[in-house]
Amino acid sequence: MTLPDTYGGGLLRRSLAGVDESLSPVTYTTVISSQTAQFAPWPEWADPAVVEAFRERGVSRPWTHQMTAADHAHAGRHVVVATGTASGKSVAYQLPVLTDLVADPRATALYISPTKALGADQIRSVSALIAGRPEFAHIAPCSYDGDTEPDVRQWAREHSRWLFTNPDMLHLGFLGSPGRWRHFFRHLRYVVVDECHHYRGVFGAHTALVVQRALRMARLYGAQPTVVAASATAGDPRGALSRLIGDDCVAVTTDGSPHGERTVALWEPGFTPGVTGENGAPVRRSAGADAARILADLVVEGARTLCFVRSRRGAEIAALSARHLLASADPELADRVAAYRAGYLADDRRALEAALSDGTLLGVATTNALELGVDIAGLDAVVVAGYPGTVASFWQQAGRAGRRGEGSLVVMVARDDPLDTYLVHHPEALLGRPVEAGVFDPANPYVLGPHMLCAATEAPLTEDDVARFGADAVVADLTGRGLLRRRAAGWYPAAGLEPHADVDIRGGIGGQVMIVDTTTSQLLGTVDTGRAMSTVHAGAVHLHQGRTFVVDELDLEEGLALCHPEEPDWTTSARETTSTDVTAVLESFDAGALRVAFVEVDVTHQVVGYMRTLVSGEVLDVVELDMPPQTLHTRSVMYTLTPESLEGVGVEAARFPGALHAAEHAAIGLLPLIATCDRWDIGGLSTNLHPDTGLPTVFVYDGYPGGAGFGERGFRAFRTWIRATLDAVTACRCESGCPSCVQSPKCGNGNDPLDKAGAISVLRLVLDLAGPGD
Ligand SMILES: Nc1ncnc2c1ncn2[C@@H]1O[C@H](COP(=O)(O)OP(=O)(O)OP(=O)(O)O)[C@@H](O)[C@H]1O
Repeated sequence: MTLPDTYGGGLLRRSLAGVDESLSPVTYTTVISSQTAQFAPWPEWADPAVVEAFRERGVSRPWTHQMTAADHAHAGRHVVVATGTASGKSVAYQLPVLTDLVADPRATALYISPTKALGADQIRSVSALIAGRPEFAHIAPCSYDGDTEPDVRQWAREHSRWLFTNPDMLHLGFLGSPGRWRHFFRHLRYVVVDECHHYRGVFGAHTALVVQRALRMARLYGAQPTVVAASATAGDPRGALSRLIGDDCVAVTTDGSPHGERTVALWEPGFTPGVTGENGAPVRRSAGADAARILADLVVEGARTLCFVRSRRGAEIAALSARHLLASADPELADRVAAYRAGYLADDRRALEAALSDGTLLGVATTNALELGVDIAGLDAVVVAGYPGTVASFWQQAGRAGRRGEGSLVVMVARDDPLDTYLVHHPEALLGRPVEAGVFDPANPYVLGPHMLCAATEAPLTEDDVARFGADAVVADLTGRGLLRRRAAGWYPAAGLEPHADVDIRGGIGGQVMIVDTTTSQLLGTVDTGRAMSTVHAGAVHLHQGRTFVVDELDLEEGLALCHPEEPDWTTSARETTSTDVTAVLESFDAGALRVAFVEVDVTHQVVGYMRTLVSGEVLDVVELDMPPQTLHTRSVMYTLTPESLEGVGVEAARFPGALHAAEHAAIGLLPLIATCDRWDIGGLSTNLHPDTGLPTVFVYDGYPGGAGFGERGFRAFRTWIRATLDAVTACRCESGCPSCVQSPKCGNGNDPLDKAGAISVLRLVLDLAGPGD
């Protein structure tokens, strides 16, 4: 492949020096041409002191998207600005918020971000902007989250007019005692929702309901706040924000910020000779190993490089390997490579930003901790080791490359996974218009129910409220169960009800198991009871923010998984048996021998053991476990085919199980392409004869009670999804199935049986029958 004649192409050429052309891991390159800045004037409504403050901070002429979004916000229209990394999205909300807080000395604003670290960065930026200017002194921006000391909280409630929080604290701290916040809500002028593409799945549904409850309180006290949201470039930002806030909005997506020429390369590591994985499948070199080598090569070239790795341990290993590779070439260079991971404090981040900016450091291997809230945009190269899960995240990471106006290189190294394989062979899916949609479903009764109880304790629910939340059935059910009482004015909570503490915004739905490090008694996190058995059973290797733990005991009655820190050389995956009952067909379509449906299902799982796999991909052993069965009521996309149609494409009955199973695995691997979920958020089941359908059937279901919207998205974009799945499986060069196509790291049956050729026939048949276009 001829490499582009650009700065980035030159860097890539040196990284490939000595590699035989026929063995080149590079599957694609492209050059994104540079763009000059598109400026817009400061609007007339902008407060001159605010404009002056921006000018002093280097923002002398705003870009078009900043002012278009700011205009909408100032005019009271909810708006989402979805533009590239470091395109100055903060200016789009800081300008209207500060202007209006100056104009109306009682007005207040709320800033919400998915992480505390990002909130802290933003508060720093606002504080720096207004520092030393008496006209802004009364704004007193302040954070209000889990880390805020009680005395500071009280001060913030009484004095701050711009509070920075997260969905968890908005739910508990603000809405848990709304009376204390009466003044704040009454004068609430703006709600800023930063990085709103992060709100997806169950977390997205919870956040949507928390934000909508906050907007309801503000309306109740007479305010009409405007929502200004910032998002990375994503599929449908307008739809996503509208669903999040329960109201229509406008989207600003044309980016007016300047950027230099960017060379993007897709890289697929080759197979490792002599190493075999599960069922004798071939194993590729790891993305981390290739990324570390590229990092070292780029550092030798003097290129300032950030290498994004998926786990903390992976980041440490990548930095170590790069240093090791450099040590023999130039020991001085080895010292200019470091690792960075979540958990570092804001000051460490600042130090790192400074070291990268002034060139003290040349290479940094990092987890996605550096994806958000860092002001590093001046890098020569970014290496992304493993697709980060969403196109939006990919661009957040890739966007760190490119000093304004200068060339840069972005390399995406594929992991051994069907989605990564698909992307390095279908660059348009990664680099073209995103097809993924941020999926979440605030109407899920398991999420909506508890939030309606909270809302009713905040202020009685009116008929109007219930209609706005789409909660008629849920409220009727809560009333029937005696948790809500119907009175003339609306619905009131039953006496003594304190529902807030029972809602865990991050924890999914239903009961929770707490994961505790017994050596420090630290709570590492929680996992849904429904998923605990397959993820934190005794012996399971558990990753927490990149650190590794091994579970000693799972106590379901106490809701505890006890573990200790350990870094074994293996990972674990549960073995389980699964069955499904279709309880309702919500929607369906028939296309000859094919039937596709969106259904409600009861999925019954039983974990029977777990497999230990070495980092190289080699299987160590299978350990047996004795666990009780569990049933999940959820939603699923499913399809059936007639046996005749399968036989008609050369798949005889004996091959049905392997072909359907392989097709199901690949489809699970590709669903995140169209629905922003993790393959761990969904499950699947395939059978050659399902009792409810009487036919060969494949299910892909949401791994949460009531569903999370992923299966539904699979139903709506069925053809796009299946086409991508077929392409991924056919593109993989392995002979009979590997983790890059039809093997799944979470298969409950040890990836057996799997028939790759059969899967190709099944998927092609499904696609032929379904016809073009969704
Ligand atoms: N119009 C402008 N002219 C020059 N510099 C600007 C302009 N607008 C913003 N900047 C600078 O660009 C940098 C990035 O801004 P900001 O952090 O707001 O971007 P962002 O889009 O929020 O980034 P991220 O993608 O990380 O969320 C900041 O240093 C900011 O001062």
